[in-house]
Amino acid sequence: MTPAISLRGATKVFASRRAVDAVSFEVRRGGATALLGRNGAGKTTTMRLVTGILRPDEGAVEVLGGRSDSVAIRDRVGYLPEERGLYKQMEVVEHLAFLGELKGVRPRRARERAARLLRSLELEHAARARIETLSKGNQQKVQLCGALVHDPEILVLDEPMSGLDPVNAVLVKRLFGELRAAGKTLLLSTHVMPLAESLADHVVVVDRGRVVLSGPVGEVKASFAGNTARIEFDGDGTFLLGVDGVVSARIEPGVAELVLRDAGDAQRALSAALSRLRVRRFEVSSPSLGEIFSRVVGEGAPPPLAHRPRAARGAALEAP
Ligand SMILES: Nc1ncnc2c1ncn2[C@@H]1O[C@H](COP(=O)(O)OP(=O)(O)OP(=O)(O)O)[C@@H](O)[C@H]1O
Repeated sequence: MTPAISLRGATKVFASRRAVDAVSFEVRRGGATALLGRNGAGKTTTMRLVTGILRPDEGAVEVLGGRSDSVAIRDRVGYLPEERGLYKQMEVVEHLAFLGELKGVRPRRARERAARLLRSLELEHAARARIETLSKGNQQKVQLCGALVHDPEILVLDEPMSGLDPVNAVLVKRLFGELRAAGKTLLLSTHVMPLAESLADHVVVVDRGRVVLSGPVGEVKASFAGNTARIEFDGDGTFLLGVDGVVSARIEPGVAELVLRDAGDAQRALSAALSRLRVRRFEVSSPSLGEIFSRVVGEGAPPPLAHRPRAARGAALEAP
């Protein structure tokens, strides 16, 4: 079956800046991929290529096997942009019904869907409110309803949690879980790493327009496993930072988290700890997606061109 989304060498240049530079990845139908990257890394531009708002200068972008800018394909995609695109004078339900009708949904059906979505995000009380009177977070929820009102197969969500309080974030996350269970395909960008970790099955990390890491979430994590050791101890553990093979460490009273050069350094770290501390617990663990993100694109990470390929099972740290 053709993938839901396919980018092959997709490149977008603004003036002389390669905002998206030879990006390739696929999202299978029913899959959920988190597109991660620092500010300005190229996530929004990638999503605009996927939604057909932009055409690539080089390479190919296909959605459901067709051109991403064809009307027939665009009607099957729901896009939540990062910036607001609401008709602020309109009533919430009128606005949503209008968006649904633009995508070919019959008026009555569009209203029913709008009402159901508003209910699922606990916004039914605002159905008759003018959009401009809503708070920022509630406008974000209306915008999300607008992306879903035509019941698209593919959802492209740019920073969907932006402006949401923790209660609303839970509601939205629940809705995404329901959409996944219903077989929808998700491509989302987010800086909320726990969301990416819990919702996505694949991850694509971009840096300065290029893919620097991609693969199934479990395999990406496994490829970094063994590189993190957590030690609980009695004594002064500050010396652990100086142990050969320890790249960086977060050391607090009684607990240290060490980032190791490679898995083989865990034994040396344990021996060093045992020689000077009373070790209560030692654990070699998988880092979280957030820790992996920091290591791959954080301060001190090598620039994309300096990366060497380091594939571990399905996960690939990309080389140029
Ligand atoms: N229309 C445009 N004209 C010129 N430069 C642009 C345009 N759109 C994006 N860029 C540039 O392309 C680069 C990638 O921008 P993009 O918005 O895709 O990043 P992002 O990863 O979505 O960032 P953020 O997390 O801050 O939203 C940035 O340097 C940005 O300034």
